Order: sequence, then structure tokens, then C-alpha cells
Amino acid sequence: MKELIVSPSILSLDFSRPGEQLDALANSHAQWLHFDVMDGHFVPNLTFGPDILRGFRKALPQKMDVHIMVEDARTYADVFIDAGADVLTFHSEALEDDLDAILSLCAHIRERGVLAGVSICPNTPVEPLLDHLAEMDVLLVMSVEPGFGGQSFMEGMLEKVKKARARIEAQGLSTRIEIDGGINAQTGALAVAAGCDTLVAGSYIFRQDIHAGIDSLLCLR
Ligand SMILES: O=C(CO)[C@@H](O)[C@H](O)COP(=O)(O)O
Ligand SMILES: [Fe+2]
Repeated sequence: MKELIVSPSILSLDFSRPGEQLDALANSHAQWLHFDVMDGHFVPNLTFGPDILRGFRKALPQKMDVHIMVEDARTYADVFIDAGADVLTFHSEALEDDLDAILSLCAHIRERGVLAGVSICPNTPVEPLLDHLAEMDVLLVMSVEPGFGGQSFMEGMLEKVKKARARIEAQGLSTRIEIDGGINAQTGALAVAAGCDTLVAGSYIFRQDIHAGIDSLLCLR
């Protein structure tokens, strides 16, 4: 498996003191920064636009791991690539789980020089993607219903991780398996044991000392 990456989700950043928290992130061992984009349609919440991503990109050395939870995935993939995404992950469900459309958007994202990610909600099976993992850089398994931070981890999602990990190892692929939702030191350990190499965590990291939270996840490997 690849090196373990921790991607703190800025959805849980304390926006009453952003400067202090961004400084802590900038000096942390986190390699990616998870940037959740929500449009109020695909999920019942609204978050950040491209100007905010530009600001984070200037302020932080981390790679920008952008997770778009939007209906119009094609349009907003380009909008957030233009704004500085290093990893662009869209939802399979936003493209009605149409495999041709999913693979075509992955190819487009890669052509733009960005890592392409495909995310699946808890009710979406992983099987249709298993033969196509070489065509994406990241498989993002949601372990909560998308839309909000602070929810409980759905342990049943680890079956998807195990299936994808077995396929990645069998084929010698470099595709990452990222997990998002309810990750803390305990659930993170389960996720790593199941085959995840990329952990998103929001409330767990920002509700304690940021460096301690990140380091406690990085040492799971
Ligand atoms: O995409 C999402 C939620 O839709 C996540 O990235 C959350 O921000 C994770 O937050 P925690 O569950 O770790 O608090
Ligand atoms: Fe996310």
C-alpha cells in the first residue's frame, strides 16, 4: 500500500478564528487539505466556492483535495480545477452512476493535469467501478451520508474498501482509497486495516489540538 495520507476537512474548521487554525494546518504533517464543495441540491448544505479555494491554496502548502458534492459535476470540476484543485473528486451519483460518463469525466480531469477521484455514497455499490480502478486516481468511499460533518462512521462501508483494495493489489494499481466521514483514531484504524491509504477527518481533528489529531491518524500506519 502507498504512504498514508491524512486530509483534514476544513468543513470543521472554526471560522471564528480561521487565521490561527490555518497557521496550525500549514505547519502540520497533513499532506492534503480536504475541501468540501456543496451546492444545496446534491446535498442539503452549502459550503465554499472557488474564491475560497484560491485563498486556501495561497495560505497553505498542502495539496488541495477537492470533493464536489454538486449536481453539475462536469461544470464544477473545471471551475475548481481552475481555482487550484490538485485532486478533484466528484460523485458517481451526480452522473446517475453512468459508467461512460464517469470515466469520461475522469479522463478529462486527468487531461487537465489533476488527480481524478470518484466518490460513492453509502447506498451506492462499489462493484461497477472495480473493473475501472485504473482509470481513476482516487476512489472515495463515503462512510456517512454526504452533507454534514460530525456524523457517525458506518462500519459496513469497509466491505467496499476491502473489495477495492483486493482489486488494486491484484492489478498492481496506484489508485488511492480514501474514506470520508466519522473518522477518528479508532475508526481510522479499522479503515487502514481494511485497505484505506487516505483518511479524511473533520470534527475529530478540529475539536482537539490540530497537530495532535493529525499525528494520531498518521501513526495508524
Ligand atoms: O464530505 C464530507 C461530508 O459530506 C466530509 O468531508 C466531512 O467534512 C467529514 O467530517 P467528519 O465526519 O470527519 O466530521
Ligand atoms: Fe468530503
